[in-house]
Amino acid sequence: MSNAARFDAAKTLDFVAVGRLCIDLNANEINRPMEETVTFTKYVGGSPANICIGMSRLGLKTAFIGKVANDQMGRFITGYLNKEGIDASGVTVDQSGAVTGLAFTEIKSPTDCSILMYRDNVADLLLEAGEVREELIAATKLLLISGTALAQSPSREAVFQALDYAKKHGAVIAFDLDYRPYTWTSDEETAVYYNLAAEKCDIIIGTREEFDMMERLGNNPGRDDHITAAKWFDHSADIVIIKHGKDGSIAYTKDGASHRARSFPAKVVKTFGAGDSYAAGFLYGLMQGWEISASMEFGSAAACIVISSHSCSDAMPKAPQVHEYIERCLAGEITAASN
Ligand SMILES: Nc1ncnc2c1ncn2[C@@H]1O[C@H](COP(=O)(O)OP(=O)(O)OP(=O)(O)O)[C@@H](O)[C@H]1O
Ligand SMILES: O=C(O)C[C@@H](O)[C@H](O)C(=O)CO
Repeated sequence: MSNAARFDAAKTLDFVAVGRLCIDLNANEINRPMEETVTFTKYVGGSPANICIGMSRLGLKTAFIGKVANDQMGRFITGYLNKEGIDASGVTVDQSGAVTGLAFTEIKSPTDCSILMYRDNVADLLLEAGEVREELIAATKLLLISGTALAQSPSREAVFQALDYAKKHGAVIAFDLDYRPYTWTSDEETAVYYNLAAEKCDIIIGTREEFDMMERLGNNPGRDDHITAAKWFDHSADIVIIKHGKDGSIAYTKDGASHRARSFPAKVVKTFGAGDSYAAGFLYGLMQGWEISASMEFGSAAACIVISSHSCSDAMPKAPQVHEYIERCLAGEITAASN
């Protein structure tokens, strides 16, 4: 099957994401620890939200399914989605007094970044199965789920409801593993729910470490990427991507092929957001009918643009920016030091 043919052209939406919507507060004073950081810039955050924003910037018709707090932060998020042209009709507003998740990012150096999370009683994990709008999933070519939403009920059931609707209506399903340990309480529980969800997905994207977490129930002591990917071809998957940070990524397909993508040079400000922009770029390429390796290259370049910027969501590039980045790298105009 060609990469374009896997998506149902008759559907009116290209992309729907389900899961976490929150706020990133990224340190303005970079290259120093949080203890010495005093000002932050506020952005919409959360991996599936970032990917959805990325897809919308790339020109796709998108919608989001999630839950926000009934406060100023929640309204900031829905306002931003509207401004970006994302259909937010599937975003419900919590009425129980839950709060918006906050991620304070510490940028100690381009390679030493961490996130300080405030996620007690967050609205995004209160999305209920009954609030997942079937008509949005029926209308989309591609549904993205993300692992953090599986961490707790009722959001866990909401994700499985979304998966059922996607199967029923023939949407392609992508799973960005997005494993955030602070959201989970038990390693066994984490692995069980990740595996149950991954069995239902057509495209699985994660880092080596995320797949290691899922494999704690299995047997791959050598952490072999090929063994990791092969397991999923016995279920629904036909593409499995394993990301290795600056060392690039590798995609395996059900037909036995594999494709490696190197990373491009980048003048890195901070590393977070790489995975989200990579996923948006890769999935966009696939939806254009490009070859897997061209889609991976596009995702890798989109990632460089985001990690060279201060934010994750707001820095998501438009397609011409990504093409230009690739051309400039190929022409030797961008090196890690000069970008
Ligand atoms: N330092 C870097 N320089 C250039 N490209 C990078 C760098 N880090 C990541 N990338 C690109 O981004 C892609 C995804 O990065 P990575 O494997 O770090 O995902 P991730 O861990 O999900 O990211 P995140 O930090 O957002 O959670 C890589 O395959 C690579 O193309
Ligand atoms: O929720 C988090 O874990 C942090 C996010 O808000 C951040 O935008 C991110 O996920 C980057 O990948």
